[in-house]
Amino acid sequence: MAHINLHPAINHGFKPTDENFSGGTLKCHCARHPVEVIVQAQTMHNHACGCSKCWKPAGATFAIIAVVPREKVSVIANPEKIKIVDESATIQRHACKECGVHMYGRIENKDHAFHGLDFVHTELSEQSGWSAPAFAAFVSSIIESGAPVSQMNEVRSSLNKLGLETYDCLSPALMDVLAAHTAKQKGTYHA
Ligand SMILES: N[C@@H](CCC(=O)N[C@@H](CS)C(=O)NCC(=O)O)C(=O)O
Ligand SMILES: [Zn+2]
Ligand SMILES: [Zn+2]
Repeated sequence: MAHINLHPAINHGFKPTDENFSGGTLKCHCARHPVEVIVQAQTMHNHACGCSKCWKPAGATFAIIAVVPREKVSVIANPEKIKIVDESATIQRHACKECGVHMYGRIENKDHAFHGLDFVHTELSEQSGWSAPAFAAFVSSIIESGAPVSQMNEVRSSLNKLGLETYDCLSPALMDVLAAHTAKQKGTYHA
């Protein structure tokens, strides 16, 4: 059986995080007048996402996505080409109108646990040293985009072989952050 294209940035393994790395520039796929976004910090919580909303390069089963403080993210070229994919989504994904690449995702809801963090695809940068992916999220969701159910064992074991634990929502640590945030809002939080 042909090997599953998880994502070109992880199919053949990936480099560890460079602890001295401090950011780079993301470029969309347009050959002319690409949208450029500067990220002036190392990313955090990089992971593979199987959900149907995150942008994936052609043929890839997963997106690779990380977060960075929103004040570290600025559009530096061709901002007029950016549109918000779905205004009503929690994460407002800012994409290039021409090539469709997602440049950054932003949460405007101040009550959300992840407010203040933008979502970025560091594969769009020529620099290396970005935080390495650490887990795979929303793995079962790839079925919604057409992955055969019969392939799921192979998908999960390929991710595990790369050192990535697989989850069908976010990682336990991030789910705990979300639940703790909800507990604080409800007044039931205990440290
Ligand atoms: N099964 C759904 C899951 C979608 C989903 O919940 N995605 C997560 C991970 S990116 C999320 O936080 N979405 C918020 C949003 O898209 O605004 C799908 O594949 O579309
Ligand atoms: Zn583009
Ligand atoms: Zn996603």
